Amino acid sequence: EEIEEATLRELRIFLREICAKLARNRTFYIFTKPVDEEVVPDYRDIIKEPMDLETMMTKIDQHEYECAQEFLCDIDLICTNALEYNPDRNPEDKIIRHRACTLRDTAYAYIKAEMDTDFEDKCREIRDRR
Ligand SMILES: O=C(C1CCC1)N1C[C@@H]2C[C@H]3C[C@@H](O)[C@@H](O)[C@]2(C1)O3
Repeated sequence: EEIEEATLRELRIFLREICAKLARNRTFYIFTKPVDEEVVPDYRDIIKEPMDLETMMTKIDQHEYECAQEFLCDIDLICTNALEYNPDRNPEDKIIRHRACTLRDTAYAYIKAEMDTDFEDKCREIRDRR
């Protein structure tokens, strides 16, 4: 109902700011757009569910996240995709894996620092009931 819609609007505003802040960080530049299949033809043979920060911003606007935990699941997906596609000991893969882990840890830290646990609990209660 109306009070619940106000809560979900507030969640979307909060998630847009977190997502924008991550996308502004040059360390995470490689995670801001989908991997181009013309540049990396085998990417989608290996990674079954691609994810990136621009796609996540679109998902926010399409009301596809009903709580912060669901947003963090897509952050985890960006991270695990990068670890799986770039597993080798060469320096380039190691840099991508380090950046992926830093993206994950930074996203969790921002949400823990800036989100009221009661607000997240309220979002989950609304989601669970719908
Ligand atoms: O996994 C990723 C991105 C990191 C998050 C998404 N790739 C993009 C790189 C560009 C291109 C070159 C390859 O050597 C390999 O580094 C990647 C794999 O393909």
